[in-house]
Amino acid sequence: MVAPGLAAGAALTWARALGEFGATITFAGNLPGTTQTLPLQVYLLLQESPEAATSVSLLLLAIAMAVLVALRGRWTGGAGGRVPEARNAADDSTRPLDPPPVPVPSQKADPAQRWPLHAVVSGFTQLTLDAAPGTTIAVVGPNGAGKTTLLRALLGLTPRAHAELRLGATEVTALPPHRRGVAWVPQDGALFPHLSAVTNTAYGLRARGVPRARARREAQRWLDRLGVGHLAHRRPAQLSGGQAGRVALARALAARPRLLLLDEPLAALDQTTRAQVRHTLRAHLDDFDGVCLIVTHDPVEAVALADRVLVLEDGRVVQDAPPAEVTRHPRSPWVARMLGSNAWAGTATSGGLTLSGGAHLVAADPLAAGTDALAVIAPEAVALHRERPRGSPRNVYPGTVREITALGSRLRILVDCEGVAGLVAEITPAAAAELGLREGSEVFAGIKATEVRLVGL
Ligand SMILES: Nc1ncnc2c1ncn2[C@@H]1O[C@H](COP(=O)(O)OP(=O)(O)OP(=O)(O)O)[C@@H](O)[C@H]1O
Repeated sequence: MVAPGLAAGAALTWARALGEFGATITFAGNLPGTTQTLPLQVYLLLQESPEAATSVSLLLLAIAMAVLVALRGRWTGGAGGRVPEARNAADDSTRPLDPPPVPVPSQKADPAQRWPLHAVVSGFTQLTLDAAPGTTIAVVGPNGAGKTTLLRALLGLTPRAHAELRLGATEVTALPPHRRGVAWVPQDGALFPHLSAVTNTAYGLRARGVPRARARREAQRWLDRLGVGHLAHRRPAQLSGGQAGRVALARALAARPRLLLLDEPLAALDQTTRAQVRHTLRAHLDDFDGVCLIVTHDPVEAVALADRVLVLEDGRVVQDAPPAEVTRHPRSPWVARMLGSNAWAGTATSGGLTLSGGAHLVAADPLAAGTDALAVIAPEAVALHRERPRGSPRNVYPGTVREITALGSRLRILVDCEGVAGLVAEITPAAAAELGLREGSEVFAGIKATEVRLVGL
């Protein structure tokens, strides 16, 4: 038998040692048979360590802590028990966030329950963001543009950027992440590993005081809506990546936060499931009273879900506009390409655009000479020939086929042309067969002047 003092010391040493792992151990662990939570340090001691399990003193210590936590939960009136302390804001971890301390709004109609957003972000990602209640903003940009950093800054979870954040009338900047009224679905979902799907989903409602049976019913409904209701009893380790992602989404949506942050929530889903989940998400967002930021690399997702598209590059906003405006007038080659078009930056001349790569594009509708502009060309408007075409089109570039990929019933042909890098043509398989196209084929790409759209930057 270990003396209680020694056991306490050992427990502290364990906790300190586990604490070295930072974020990965700051989960909460449910005590069997209760709704109270304990720090994972104690949970791990009880679950994982044979020494700890056989140490009566340590067990007593854990039970004493559980009683203390239970009493504390009662004193603070939290039916779901106290959620664990937030990490240090500088600790860049991915622990799932505690649910926000806001009531569940039943209708969009009640203006008191609607949450506009005002944020000023500084650091790697820099922007000022204002959004009316019910706005969904797709955050897009190349890898490393600062999209995830933006979400983490809004949570107060990264030293790389700082956000002054107001939600509704509440200034939440000084609040720890779990008190901000923000629900976050990080890229890996970050479910509580020791809780079943339904308990994970019910977590936010329980901690807000919703009775257990009602919270589980509500959680089950969310899981059903997202097509994973039949997996309610499974733990995260027993779910596929796509299934876990849907459970994480259900958990965030069920929490009804003031601000919803989704980091590529549909990325792990196959095409059919993605369409179904996107539909469910759309329906939810239509009735959501807060602001939703959704990071995505999928243009369909951005256009289908968002009221605004926020384009980030190198931590700065390149464009913030409705999807139709971004599609019509993309403000960077990256966003135009994301939307499926060819795009090159250059300087306008009296007849078209001189590209930074040196080539010249003739456009039917030129801009004032000297203007910095983008030439945007739909892939369907690029014709491929094996011989140099005579007469029209006005723009002809010799090149080599680099890649051929199927896109629905058409083929996308990537052609390397001198001075016009990464030209994409979209043609039918029949046309490709007729031309005898394969990777390495020498071709001429033709573009009519009327198909070159110039967008001033
Ligand atoms: N933990 C970290 N420590 C230091 N730098 C980091 C860390 N995480 C990301 N960065 C850097 O911060 C910048 C922005 O990263 P961020 O993850 O926000 O980009 P992103 O737009 O979300 O990219 P992706 O599309 O690849 O997910 C990148 O240059 C990245 O290398």
